[in-house]
Amino acid sequence: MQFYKYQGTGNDFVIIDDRARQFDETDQAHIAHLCHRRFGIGADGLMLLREREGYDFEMVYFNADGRPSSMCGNGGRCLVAFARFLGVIQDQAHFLAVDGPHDARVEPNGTVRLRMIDVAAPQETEVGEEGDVFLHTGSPHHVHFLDPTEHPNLAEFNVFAAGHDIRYDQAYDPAGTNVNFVEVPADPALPWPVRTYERGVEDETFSCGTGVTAVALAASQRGAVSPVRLRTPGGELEVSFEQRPDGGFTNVWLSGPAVQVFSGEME
Ligand SMILES: N[C@H](CCC[C@H](N)C(=O)O)C(=O)O
Repeated sequence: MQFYKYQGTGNDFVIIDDRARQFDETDQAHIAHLCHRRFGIGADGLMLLREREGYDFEMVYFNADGRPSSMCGNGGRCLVAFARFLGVIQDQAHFLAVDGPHDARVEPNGTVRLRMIDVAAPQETEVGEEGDVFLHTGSPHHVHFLDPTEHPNLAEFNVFAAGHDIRYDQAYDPAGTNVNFVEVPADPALPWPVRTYERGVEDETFSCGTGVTAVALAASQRGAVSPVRLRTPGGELEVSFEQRPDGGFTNVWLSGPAVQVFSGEME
């Protein structure tokens, strides 16, 4: 089986051209094996590119645990780059994902811009600390802004421990959530540092597309203005949006790099 390895700001994926529909998407153990960092190819997730009437292609996404997942923003951007590599699209895409239709475009410098679903206003959450919010950007996201007096440096924060506790808090049962930790910059026009604990990877990832989207929208309540720059351990992403009268968000776009790292064959 031919596979391709892509990464978008360090969030990495195994991608398979499954237009022939040969891949068994029900084999969770096989998908988890392909994503395993020691015994497999290694990735945060696996994606199938399939054909779908009325769309350029369909995106089918699995977390590293082998289970089907909600929307993956970095994955969607990488799949658009892959579709262009295959010649399935030129510089524009209209594809179907688990959360519905998406438009995307590839800029001349290779940046991939992905339109996300419209997002409801951030909701207060009983989990975590005062001021934490929850948003659904195609995937569920808890957002915590660090208190600079307690944690002045996001780089030293224990994302795994704090993220794990929130991800498994019974208030988020049964589906759980992804968890984002944010450092508030001195000037909201500067990049907002973000680190994310991802559900289904059950660890911190180098970046999370639906996660930085949630952070940018939540940060708009703290002075951030579209387009918002987010700095992740894997690189910089940008989120642009328009606020709706009801406090929700529309015309939400996630932009950043999407790179083919290698390809290969595996049984
Ligand atoms: N782990 C996420 C899905 C992938 C999200 C992330 N990789 C992104 O770029 O949006 C979840 O289970 O909701």
